[in-house]
Amino acid sequence: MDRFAQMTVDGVSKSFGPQHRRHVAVDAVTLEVTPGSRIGVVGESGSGKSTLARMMVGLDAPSAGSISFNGAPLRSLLKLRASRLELRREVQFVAQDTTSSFDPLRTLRDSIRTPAQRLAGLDRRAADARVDATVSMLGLSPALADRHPGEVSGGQRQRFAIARALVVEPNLLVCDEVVSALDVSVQGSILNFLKRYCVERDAALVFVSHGLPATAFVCERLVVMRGGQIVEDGPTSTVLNSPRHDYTRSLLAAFRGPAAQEGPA
Ligand SMILES: Nc1ncnc2c1ncn2[C@@H]1O[C@H](COP(=O)(O)OP(=O)(O)OP(=O)(O)O)[C@@H](O)[C@H]1O
Repeated sequence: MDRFAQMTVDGVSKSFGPQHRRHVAVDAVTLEVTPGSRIGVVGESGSGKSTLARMMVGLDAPSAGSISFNGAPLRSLLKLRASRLELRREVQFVAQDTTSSFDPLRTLRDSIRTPAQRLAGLDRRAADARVDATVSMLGLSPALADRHPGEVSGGQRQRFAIARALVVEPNLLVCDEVVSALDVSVQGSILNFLKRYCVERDAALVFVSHGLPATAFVCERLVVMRGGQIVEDGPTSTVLNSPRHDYTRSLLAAFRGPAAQEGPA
Protein backbone atom coordinates (compact mmCIF):
# COMPACT_ATOMS: atom_id res chain seq x y z
CA MET A 1 0.00 0.00 0.00
CA ASP A 2 1.29 3.45 -0.87
CA ARG A 3 1.97 6.00 1.81
CA PHE A 4 -1.09 7.97 2.86
CA ALA A 5 -1.84 10.62 0.22
CA GLN A 6 -5.53 11.34 0.60
CA MET A 7 -8.60 10.38 2.57
CA THR A 8 -11.92 11.48 1.13
CA VAL A 9 -15.11 11.47 3.14
CA ASP A 10 -17.84 11.91 0.57
CA GLY A 11 -21.41 12.69 1.61
CA VAL A 12 -21.17 10.39 4.61
CA SER A 13 -24.10 9.86 6.96
CA LYS A 14 -24.60 7.55 9.91
CA SER A 15 -27.91 6.73 11.55
CA PHE A 16 -28.58 4.67 14.63
CA GLY A 17 -31.69 2.96 15.92
CA PRO A 18 -34.64 1.14 14.39
CA GLN A 19 -36.21 2.41 11.17
CA HIS A 20 -39.07 4.22 12.88
CA ARG A 21 -36.81 5.97 15.38
CA ARG A 22 -33.74 6.67 13.29
CA HIS A 23 -31.29 9.07 14.86
CA VAL A 24 -28.97 10.74 12.39
CA ALA A 25 -25.60 11.12 14.14
CA VAL A 26 -23.64 12.25 11.06
CA ASP A 27 -25.46 13.93 8.23
CA ALA A 28 -23.96 14.17 4.72
CA VAL A 29 -20.43 15.12 5.76
CA THR A 30 -17.78 15.76 3.12
CA LEU A 31 -14.16 16.22 4.09
CA GLU A 32 -10.76 15.73 2.53
CA VAL A 33 -7.60 14.98 4.48
CA THR A 34 -4.15 15.21 2.91
CA PRO A 35 -0.62 14.77 4.28
CA GLY A 36 0.43 17.50 6.67
CA SER A 37 -3.09 18.74 7.35
CA ARG A 38 -4.04 19.02 11.00
CA ILE A 39 -7.81 19.21 11.22
CA GLY A 40 -9.57 20.01 14.46
CA VAL A 41 -13.16 18.77 14.70
CA VAL A 42 -15.06 20.73 17.34
CA GLY A 43 -18.68 21.02 18.37
CA GLU A 44 -21.03 20.38 21.23
CA SER A 45 -21.54 16.98 22.78
CA GLY A 46 -23.58 14.73 20.52
CA SER A 47 -22.76 16.66 17.34
CA GLY A 48 -21.35 13.53 15.70
CA LYS A 49 -17.61 14.12 16.07
CA SER A 50 -16.76 10.69 17.50
CA THR A 51 -19.00 8.88 15.05
CA LEU A 52 -17.27 10.65 12.15
CA ALA A 53 -13.84 9.78 13.56
CA ARG A 54 -14.80 6.13 14.04
CA MET A 55 -16.02 5.91 10.45
CA MET A 56 -12.80 7.44 9.16
CA VAL A 57 -10.80 4.62 10.72
CA GLY A 58 -13.26 1.93 9.71
CA LEU A 59 -14.64 1.15 13.18
CA ASP A 60 -18.15 2.13 12.10
CA ALA A 61 -19.60 1.76 8.62
CA PRO A 62 -21.39 4.72 7.05
CA SER A 63 -25.14 4.33 6.45
CA ALA A 64 -24.72 6.39 3.28
CA GLY A 65 -21.89 7.97 1.33
CA SER A 66 -18.35 6.64 1.03
CA ILE A 67 -14.88 6.99 2.49
CA SER A 68 -11.79 6.31 0.45
CA PHE A 69 -8.12 5.96 1.25
CA ASN A 70 -5.73 6.87 -1.59
CA GLY A 71 -8.69 6.48 -3.94
CA ALA A 72 -9.69 2.98 -2.77
CA PRO A 73 -12.92 2.44 -0.82
CA LEU A 74 -12.15 1.96 2.87
CA ARG A 75 -14.76 -0.79 3.00
CA SER A 76 -12.92 -2.94 0.48
CA LEU A 77 -9.51 -2.31 2.10
CA LEU A 78 -10.94 -3.50 5.41
CA LYS A 79 -12.29 -6.73 3.96
CA LEU A 80 -8.94 -8.40 3.28
CA ARG A 81 -6.56 -9.07 6.14
CA ALA A 82 -3.46 -7.96 4.20
CA SER A 83 -4.86 -4.58 3.15
CA ARG A 84 -6.46 -4.11 6.57
CA LEU A 85 -3.05 -4.48 8.24
CA GLU A 86 -1.47 -2.10 5.74
CA LEU A 87 -4.24 0.40 6.38
CA ARG A 88 -3.64 0.13 10.14
CA ARG A 89 0.02 0.82 9.50
CA GLU A 90 -0.92 4.09 7.78
CA VAL A 91 -3.95 5.14 9.83
CA GLN A 92 -4.10 4.93 13.61
CA PHE A 93 -6.84 5.87 16.02
CA VAL A 94 -6.72 6.91 19.67
CA ALA A 95 -10.09 6.52 21.33
CA GLN A 96 -11.70 8.56 24.05
CA ASP A 97 -12.21 5.62 26.38
CA THR A 98 -8.91 4.06 27.36
CA THR A 99 -10.42 1.88 30.09
CA SER A 100 -11.76 -0.60 27.57
CA SER A 101 -9.16 -0.09 24.86
CA PHE A 102 -6.38 -2.09 26.56
CA ASP A 103 -6.52 -5.78 27.39
CA PRO A 104 -6.60 -5.79 31.22
CA LEU A 105 -4.70 -9.09 31.35
CA ARG A 106 -1.70 -7.94 29.32
CA THR A 107 0.97 -5.47 30.36
CA LEU A 108 0.90 -2.13 28.58
CA ARG A 109 4.23 -3.04 26.99
CA ASP A 110 2.77 -6.22 25.48
CA SER A 111 -0.18 -4.27 24.07
CA ILE A 112 2.04 -1.60 22.55
CA ARG A 113 4.69 -4.03 21.31
CA THR A 114 2.16 -6.04 19.29
CA PRO A 115 1.43 -3.31 16.69
CA ALA A 116 5.14 -2.43 16.57
CA GLN A 117 5.86 -6.03 15.54
CA ARG A 118 2.79 -6.84 13.51
CA LEU A 119 2.23 -3.55 11.71
CA ALA A 120 5.63 -1.86 11.71
CA GLY A 121 7.40 -5.19 11.09
CA LEU A 122 9.97 -4.82 13.88
CA ASP A 123 11.55 -7.78 15.62
CA ARG A 124 10.97 -8.11 19.36
CA ARG A 125 14.11 -6.31 20.44
CA ALA A 126 13.57 -3.40 18.02
CA ALA A 127 9.89 -3.24 18.98
CA ASP A 128 10.81 -3.01 22.68
CA ALA A 129 13.26 -0.22 21.93
CA ARG A 130 10.55 1.58 19.93
CA VAL A 131 8.09 1.17 22.82
CA ASP A 132 10.61 2.64 25.28
CA ALA A 133 11.45 5.56 22.99
CA THR A 134 7.79 6.35 22.28
CA VAL A 135 6.57 6.22 25.87
CA SER A 136 9.57 8.33 26.95
CA MET A 137 8.72 10.98 24.35
CA LEU A 138 5.25 11.11 25.89
CA GLY A 139 6.77 11.82 29.31
CA LEU A 140 6.25 8.34 30.73
CA SER A 141 8.83 6.14 32.40
CA PRO A 142 9.40 2.96 30.34
CA ALA A 143 9.22 0.99 33.63
CA LEU A 144 5.54 1.95 33.89
CA ALA A 145 4.91 0.03 30.66
CA ASP A 146 5.51 -3.21 32.53
CA ARG A 147 2.35 -2.62 34.53
CA HIS A 148 -1.18 -3.63 33.61
CA PRO A 149 -3.62 -0.96 32.42
CA GLY A 150 -5.46 -1.03 35.75
CA GLU A 151 -2.24 -0.20 37.60
CA VAL A 152 -1.65 3.25 36.09
CA SER A 153 -3.68 6.45 36.32
CA GLY A 154 -6.27 7.44 33.72
CA GLY A 155 -3.98 10.17 32.40
CA GLN A 156 -1.04 7.78 32.11
CA ARG A 157 -3.23 5.21 30.37
CA GLN A 158 -4.30 7.89 27.91
CA ARG A 159 -0.67 8.59 27.07
CA PHE A 160 0.00 4.86 26.66
CA ALA A 161 -2.90 4.78 24.21
CA ILE A 162 -1.26 7.58 22.21
CA ALA A 163 2.02 5.63 22.37
CA ARG A 164 0.32 2.52 21.02
CA ALA A 165 -0.88 4.50 18.01
CA LEU A 166 2.42 6.28 17.41
CA VAL A 167 4.60 3.21 17.76
CA VAL A 168 3.74 2.21 14.18
CA GLU A 169 4.56 5.74 12.96
CA PRO A 170 1.23 6.34 11.18
CA ASN A 171 0.87 8.96 8.49
CA LEU A 172 -2.72 9.73 9.51
CA LEU A 173 -3.57 9.90 13.18
CA VAL A 174 -7.18 10.24 14.31
CA CYS A 175 -7.54 11.31 17.95
CA ASP A 176 -10.82 11.45 19.85
CA GLU A 177 -10.64 13.62 22.99
CA VAL A 178 -7.13 12.48 23.81
CA VAL A 179 -6.07 15.27 26.13
CA SER A 180 -9.22 15.97 28.14
CA ALA A 181 -8.26 13.47 30.85
CA LEU A 182 -4.77 14.98 31.27
CA ASP A 183 -3.48 17.63 33.67
CA VAL A 184 -3.12 21.00 32.02
CA SER A 185 0.69 20.90 32.11
CA VAL A 186 0.79 17.41 30.59
CA GLN A 187 -1.80 18.49 28.00
CA GLY A 188 0.55 21.20 26.77
CA SER A 189 3.46 18.84 26.26
CA ILE A 190 1.31 16.22 24.51
CA LEU A 191 -0.20 18.83 22.20
CA ASN A 192 3.27 20.10 21.35
CA PHE A 193 4.43 16.57 20.75
CA LEU A 194 1.52 15.72 18.41
CA LYS A 195 2.02 18.89 16.44
CA ARG A 196 5.76 18.28 16.09
CA TYR A 197 5.17 14.66 15.09
CA CYS A 198 2.89 15.73 12.24
CA VAL A 199 5.11 18.57 11.06
CA GLU A 200 8.29 16.48 11.09
CA ARG A 201 6.92 13.59 9.06
CA ASP A 202 4.25 15.44 7.10
CA ALA A 203 1.63 13.28 8.78
CA ALA A 204 -2.02 14.29 8.98
CA LEU A 205 -4.02 14.65 12.17
CA VAL A 206 -7.75 14.61 12.75
CA PHE A 207 -8.18 15.94 16.27
CA VAL A 208 -11.66 15.62 17.75
CA SER A 209 -12.12 17.70 20.87
CA HIS A 210 -14.43 19.75 23.06
CA GLY A 211 -11.51 22.00 23.91
CA LEU A 212 -11.30 24.82 21.43
CA PRO A 213 -8.05 26.38 22.73
CA ALA A 214 -6.19 23.06 22.59
CA THR A 215 -7.59 22.30 19.16
CA ALA A 216 -6.74 25.72 17.79
CA PHE A 217 -3.20 25.35 19.10
CA VAL A 218 -2.56 22.02 17.34
CA CYS A 219 -4.61 22.38 14.17
CA GLU A 220 -4.25 24.66 11.17
CA ARG A 221 -7.80 23.91 10.05
CA LEU A 222 -11.01 23.84 12.06
CA VAL A 223 -14.19 21.96 11.25
CA VAL A 224 -17.20 22.88 13.34
CA MET A 225 -19.96 20.28 13.68
CA ARG A 226 -23.49 20.70 14.84
CA GLY A 227 -26.35 18.21 14.66
CA GLY A 228 -24.23 15.84 12.58
CA GLN A 229 -23.38 18.43 9.95
CA ILE A 230 -20.31 20.52 9.23
CA VAL A 231 -21.42 24.11 9.70
CA GLU A 232 -18.02 25.69 9.24
CA ASP A 233 -14.69 24.55 7.79
CA GLY A 234 -11.67 26.75 7.25
CA PRO A 235 -8.19 27.79 8.33
CA THR A 236 -8.01 28.05 12.13
CA SER A 237 -7.20 31.76 12.12
CA THR A 238 -10.12 32.53 9.78
CA VAL A 239 -12.60 30.51 11.83
CA LEU A 240 -11.38 32.13 15.06
CA ASN A 241 -11.23 35.68 13.74
CA SER A 242 -14.15 35.84 11.34
CA PRO A 243 -16.55 32.97 11.96
CA ARG A 244 -19.39 32.78 9.45
CA HIS A 245 -21.87 30.71 11.38
CA ASP A 246 -23.81 31.82 14.49
CA TYR A 247 -23.07 28.51 16.15
CA THR A 248 -19.31 29.02 15.70
CA ARG A 249 -19.69 32.50 17.20
CA SER A 250 -21.44 31.08 20.26
CA LEU A 251 -18.80 28.36 20.57
CA LEU A 252 -16.06 31.00 20.42
CA ALA A 253 -17.85 33.19 22.93
CA ALA A 254 -17.79 30.30 25.38
CA PHE A 255 -14.01 30.14 25.09
CA ARG A 256 -13.38 33.83 24.52
CA GLY A 257 -9.96 34.87 25.68
CA PRO A 258 -6.38 35.13 24.49
CA ALA A 259 -5.73 31.45 25.25
CA ALA A 260 -7.78 30.46 22.20
CA GLN A 261 -5.09 31.83 19.95
CA GLU A 262 -1.93 31.72 21.98
CA GLY A 263 -1.63 28.16 23.17
CA PRO A 264 -3.21 25.24 24.94
CA ALA A 265 -5.17 25.90 28.11
N1 LIG B 1 -23.62 3.26 18.90
C1 LIG B 1 -24.57 4.21 18.97
N2 LIG B 1 -25.87 3.85 19.07
C2 LIG B 1 -26.86 4.78 19.13
N3 LIG B 1 -26.61 6.13 19.09
C3 LIG B 1 -25.34 6.52 19.00
C4 LIG B 1 -24.26 5.60 18.94
N4 LIG B 1 -23.08 6.30 18.86
C5 LIG B 1 -23.44 7.59 18.88
N5 LIG B 1 -24.78 7.73 18.96
C6 LIG B 1 -25.53 8.98 18.97
O1 LIG B 1 -25.09 9.77 17.88
C7 LIG B 1 -24.99 11.14 18.24
C8 LIG B 1 -23.57 11.61 17.99
O2 LIG B 1 -22.71 10.99 18.91
P1 LIG B 1 -21.14 11.23 18.92
O3 LIG B 1 -20.56 10.44 20.04
O4 LIG B 1 -20.62 11.01 17.56
O5 LIG B 1 -21.06 12.80 19.26
P2 LIG B 1 -19.84 13.65 19.78
O6 LIG B 1 -19.92 14.96 19.09
O7 LIG B 1 -18.58 12.88 19.61
O8 LIG B 1 -20.17 13.81 21.31
P3 LIG B 1 -19.16 13.81 22.55
O9 LIG B 1 -18.35 15.02 22.37
O10 LIG B 1 -20.09 13.86 23.74
O11 LIG B 1 -18.37 12.55 22.48
C9 LIG B 1 -25.40 11.22 19.70
O12 LIG B 1 -26.75 11.61 19.76
C10 LIG B 1 -25.21 9.83 20.20
O13 LIG B 1 -26.09 9.55 21.27
